[in-house]
Amino acid sequence: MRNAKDFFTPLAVGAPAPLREIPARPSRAIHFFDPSNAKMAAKIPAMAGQVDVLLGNLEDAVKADNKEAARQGLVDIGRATDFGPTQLWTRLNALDSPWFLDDVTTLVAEIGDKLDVVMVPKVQGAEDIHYVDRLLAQLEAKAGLQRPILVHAILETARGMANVEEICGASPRMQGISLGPADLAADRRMKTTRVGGGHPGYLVRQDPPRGADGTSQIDADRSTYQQDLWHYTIARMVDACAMHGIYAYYGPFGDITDVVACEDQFRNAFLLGCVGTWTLHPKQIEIAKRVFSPSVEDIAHAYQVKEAMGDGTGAVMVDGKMEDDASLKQCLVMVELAEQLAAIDPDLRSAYAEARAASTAIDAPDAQEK
Ligand SMILES: CC(C)(COP(=O)(O)OP(=O)(O)OC[C@H]1O[C@@H](n2cnc3c(N)ncnc32)[C@H](O)[C@@H]1OP(=O)(O)O)[C@@H](O)C(=O)NCCC(=O)NCCSC(=O)C[C@H](O)C(=O)O
Ligand SMILES: [Mg+2]
Repeated sequence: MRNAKDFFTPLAVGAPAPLREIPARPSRAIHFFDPSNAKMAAKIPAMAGQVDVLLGNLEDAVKADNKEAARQGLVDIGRATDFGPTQLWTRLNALDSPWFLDDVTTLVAEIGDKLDVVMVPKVQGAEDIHYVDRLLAQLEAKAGLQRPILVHAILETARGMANVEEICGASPRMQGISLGPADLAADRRMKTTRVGGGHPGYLVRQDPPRGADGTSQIDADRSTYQQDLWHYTIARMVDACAMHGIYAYYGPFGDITDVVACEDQFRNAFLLGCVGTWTLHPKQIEIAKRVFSPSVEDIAHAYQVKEAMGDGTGAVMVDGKMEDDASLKQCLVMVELAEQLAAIDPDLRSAYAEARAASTAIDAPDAQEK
């Protein structure tokens, strides 16, 4: 284990200094594409500026025969595209695969100056991150890069889950963690066959009513309520990320046609503390951007509480509800996110500005008297 002083020392002579804080760049939708798929690849330049993150996927969902074409396709797209405010990420092949080493050496050498984050699948523990950390430092030094490439781990094994806190804290490069529900389900031996989302069999049932003789009527009609298979996992992942100052993400929602359940799953993750999700198909991008942007109503309320709380201490009533230091802190999380999104999204900028103006007008004493 490194001591605290060494933690921010570059791991290779000539490598850029590690960041002391992970930048809070908008990443509501991490949009996956297969760079070896010509139709998809052709759409990517036009998506720059429209989506927060474009991710060239090299791992699962890319056929083994296409792995090298995908790697080269990503190099070509990376070189030729002006990404503007959009980040460029990649998902590398797994550490034990025959492709990982060539993926990372090629990408850092060829487009390391364009790559913001590398996603590492099937991370088991801190040792996996330590390996990637040192290798990236060596490759960055060799390529003469000026800023460190960040690392994002996918939580998709039971061991990774058990070690999630140490994974989050394993390197100053750690940017965040995503849930990988399909691999995690298989590794845990869950009895599902889906990529993310719920399951109708995972439910609780209303208690049976009592008959006149006081006995339970177990055959009576009883409501059932489907439960969220991923609640524990996401909540634990969010805590581990928050503890280490990095970001938590939902992962893939594989039922592309069920946009309603997709939105629900994304919103649960947003409410629990995730900052974004993966999008696998263009139709999921609008859902992710909308769900992972605070609503105008919430932002209006947040500014209202901020205004009413003055120096941030004490308790006040806003719309019949008690607000104090702790609810103000929640409002400030929303305001901070709104301000980051407003910086890149003109529609949100004007909507949030109106919300702010309205809440200031409500709270100004002279406005209330009019
Ligand atoms: C899911 C898909 C295979 C569907 O593709 P397709 O059948 O081609 O869909 P459509 O006909 O509806 O497509 C319409 C047009 O849009 C283009 N398209 C489709 N997907 C994308 C995309 N992601 N980015 C850009 N453009 C896209 C099509 O080419 C069509 O174009 P055109 O014909 O010109 O109109 C496909 O969407 C897909 O492969 N998506 C990515 C899948 C993926 O990345 N999977 C890996 C992540 S999930 C995972 O790995 C599990 C995880 O690790 C875990 O363990 O949980
Ligand atoms: Mg996976």
